[in-house]
Amino acid sequence: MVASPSLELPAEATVAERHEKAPAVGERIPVHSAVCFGCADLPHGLRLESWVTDDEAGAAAISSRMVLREEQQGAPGLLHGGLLTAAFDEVLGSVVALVTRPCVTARLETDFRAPMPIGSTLWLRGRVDGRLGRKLYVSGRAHLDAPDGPVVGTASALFLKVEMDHFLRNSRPEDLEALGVPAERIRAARA
Ligand SMILES: CCCCCCCCCCCC(=O)SCCNC(=O)CCNC(=O)[C@H](O)C(C)(C)COP(=O)(O)OP(=O)(O)OC[C@H]1O[C@@H](n2cnc3c(N)ncnc32)[C@H](O)[C@@H]1OP(=O)(O)O
Repeated sequence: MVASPSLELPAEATVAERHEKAPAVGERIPVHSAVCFGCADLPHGLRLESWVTDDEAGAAAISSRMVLREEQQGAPGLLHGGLLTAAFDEVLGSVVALVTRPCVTARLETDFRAPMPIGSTLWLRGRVDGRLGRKLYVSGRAHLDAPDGPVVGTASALFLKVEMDHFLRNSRPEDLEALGVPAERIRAARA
């Protein structure tokens, strides 16, 4: 098996501040796509809601909220573990998007620290710990039932900045066209 490179923040990484056009501290982060499993208001989605938060070091940071529902169980009465990882992917992807976009998740590690009962609310935080070229190093925490409640999970991830061509080449053409991308542009990216 090939070992993945480390998620450890390199010494040369710099503080990743919010882009000048990103939402300000306290503002709600808009749903980034009407079909997103993480943030859109879909019957089967996670329905995460996120806000921009302040950070002592001036780095991009957010806070998010997710209510745990019946259909999200793994063990009886408890959240399926993969959904915590999915929630972190959304939260960490959203905080990265305050700095630069588009980016994709390259690596994401989740530590499960305590069970998460259905019916409770997760309060998640995400922060961009640093940037080095295309690489954005991020971390997150999930608290139970209050923004400062017990920590039930933590995550570290690496996101990579990509060009729009990444989606033009890989997304289904019909989905791109539904977003208004001209068919000619999609064909050119795939030629
Ligand atoms: C119009 C519609 C708009 C639509 C816009 C909407 C945006 C929505 C965004 C949604 C986000 C997601 O859902 S993301 C979904 C899940 N993620 C994905 O599908 C990504 C799938 N993976 C990939 O496409 C690729 O592997 C990439 C892009 C991540 C990397 O490929 P690459 O660009 O060729 O980069 P590569 O040369 O391999 O690596 C660059 C550097 O990163 C390091 N690196 C690469 N992968 C890893 C890794 N897993 N763990 C550690 N380190 C890694 C390498 O060692 C290297 O370091 P060094 O040698 O330079 O030091």
